[in-house]
Amino acid sequence: MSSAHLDEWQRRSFDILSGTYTPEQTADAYRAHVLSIQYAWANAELSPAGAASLFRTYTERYAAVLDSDDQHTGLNNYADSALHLARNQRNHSDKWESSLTVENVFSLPCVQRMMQSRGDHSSVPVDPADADIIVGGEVSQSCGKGLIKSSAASGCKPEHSFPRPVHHISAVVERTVGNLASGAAERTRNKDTSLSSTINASRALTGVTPVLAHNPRNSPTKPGYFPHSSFASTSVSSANNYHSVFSSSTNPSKRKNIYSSGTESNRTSFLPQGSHEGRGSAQRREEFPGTNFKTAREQLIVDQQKKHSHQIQRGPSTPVGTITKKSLGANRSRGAFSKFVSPMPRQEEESSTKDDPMHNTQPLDERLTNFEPKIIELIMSEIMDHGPPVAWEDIAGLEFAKATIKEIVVWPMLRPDIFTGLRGPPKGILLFGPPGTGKTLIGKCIACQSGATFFSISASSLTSKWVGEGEKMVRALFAIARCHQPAVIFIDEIDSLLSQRTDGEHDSSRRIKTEFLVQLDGAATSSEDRILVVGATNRPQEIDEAARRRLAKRLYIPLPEAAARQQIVTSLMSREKSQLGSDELEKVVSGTEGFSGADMTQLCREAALGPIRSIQLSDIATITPEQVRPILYCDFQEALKTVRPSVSNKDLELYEDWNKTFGCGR
Ligand SMILES: Nc1ncnc2c1ncn2[C@@H]1O[C@H](COP(=O)(O)OP(=O)(O)OP(=O)(O)O)[C@@H](O)[C@H]1O
Ligand SMILES: [Mg+2]
Repeated sequence: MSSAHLDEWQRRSFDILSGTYTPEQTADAYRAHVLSIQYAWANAELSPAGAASLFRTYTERYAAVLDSDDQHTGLNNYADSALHLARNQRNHSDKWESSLTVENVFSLPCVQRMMQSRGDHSSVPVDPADADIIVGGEVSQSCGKGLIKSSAASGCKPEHSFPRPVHHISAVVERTVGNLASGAAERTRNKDTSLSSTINASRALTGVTPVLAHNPRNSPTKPGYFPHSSFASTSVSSANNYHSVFSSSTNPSKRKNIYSSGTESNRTSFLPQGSHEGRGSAQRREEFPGTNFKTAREQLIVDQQKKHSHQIQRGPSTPVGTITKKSLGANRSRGAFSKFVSPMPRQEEESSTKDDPMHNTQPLDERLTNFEPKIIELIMSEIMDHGPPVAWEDIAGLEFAKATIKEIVVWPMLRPDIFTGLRGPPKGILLFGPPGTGKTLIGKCIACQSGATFFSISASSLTSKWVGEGEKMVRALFAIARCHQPAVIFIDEIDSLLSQRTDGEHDSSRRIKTEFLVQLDGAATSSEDRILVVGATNRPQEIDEAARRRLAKRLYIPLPEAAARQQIVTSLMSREKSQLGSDELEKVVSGTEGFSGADMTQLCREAALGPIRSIQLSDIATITPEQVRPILYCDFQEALKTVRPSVSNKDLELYEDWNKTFGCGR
């Protein structure tokens, strides 16, 4: 090298080694090295062997800098160029448009030759080169007219020009052209044009003449039989293909690959499925053994076809020659390999649909759409009460309470137009009093007599082990009640739901309480809502003060007075065989001071067992009901020895006090 070049070389080498160069500068320096070597070699300053050695060394170094993906030392040129290539690459989602039309297909020489040789059954000229169509470009002038001329000149009508093949191929035409150029499908009704366009369409894709069809009507249908028609013997390679395809129809795994014409019942055609793509490529390779290269897409198609044929082998096979109605593919929105979606609902889907409460219980109201169907169903099915009817007369005594309840519950429900404004009923009633005095009985009576939708719920049904479920239940309850107005929500033992909120209590029960109070008298409640909450408790002192305020009418349900006790005994004895004189009855009533309604019922039950106890044990098995003696006063005397009042005087004082403080009674 000249000294100038050597100096330059040394300077660049020093700079490269110094480590101060960026990858771009290093690459430039190596490129300059390579140029210097070339220059020196051209000027015979270097021996060819030395130049070659240096050239190889520095070219490799240069390439290493270009292609290295290390961001400190390389330029990652490989990835860049790959990305660049990818950016310009067309992919499968790009719409492919064929320039093939029914008209211009006749301009192809192979079609011309085939048409000219229509009368000659010995052979059909086939030349793969003829099939070259410039895809995306314009094919020369339409030759549709030329065909007609040619046909006319030969004196053959188009319908008879290709007696059998036309029939066989028409199905292929419909499919292939339908796939290739959707607009052309309609035009391919003409059988002559169908023939031509099919051949060329297939050629355009596969490079070979399409395999022609076998007509079972004109030849034996024995599988594997190769018909000696002129069309069948198109060429050796085509014949081989034909034969192999046709023979393969004996194999159940390939039967799905056989297409049959669906346009006319008297013709049947066979063609391998997907011939225009996967199979076409395979054929091309068979014909041109040098080209073993398969694109990834071709490989995918081959794999898919293999997989597909395996699946078919296991499934039921289509009988050979079965005529099936076939879509032209125009309506197919999914790809060939997309998942099949049955138009019929599957069995499990159907059953799950049936089981799904969403499908069974359509929310009646849009206000319920926010709630889970499960919760709605729970409230609807478990909470609405349909017990035995209870009349007001069945409740002994408690006249004031009954009158007040009728005033608050029954009449406003019957005449909501009168009970408006200040006359509007309160949103809540609290029935409190000692146990067994008829609070629950009143609830049942309201359910029967008010004409309102009656929800009888227990506190436990509103609580749930799942956090948040309890509030949802309360919300859902009121939402459903709002949809079924007028409604009465009866909550027995309401103290357990609305007890005093303490610091130590569980957070979830506190939230349920809050939700209940909000629903009872909060922003969520409108004054027009005709929802009445009736709570019953024998522990009124435990009720939260906020709840107490909302249950505006607090009615004391006391122990039954003498008249009420007498009514209970009379009512119960009227259903039994009894002989109780009025003075005896009075003695019973006076002897049961402090008894609750439940205690009175218990006393009567006990007395009713007296006649049975008087029967000898030996007779108990044989005695008839009529032979059992009636209930007498002595039975009550005996019963009074065992039945005691369940409410103590001390407890009564508490109720009296609470009634005086918070009650609404006189
Ligand atoms: N006033 C009444 N008239 C008729 N029967 C009554 C009366 N009070 C109570 N009874 C009888 O007692 C039974 C129990 O009454 P109920 O269940 O209504 O009591 P309660 O007030 O709800 O008690 P608790 O506070 O313990 O729940 C009733 O089934 C009924 O037979
Ligand atoms: Mg009760």
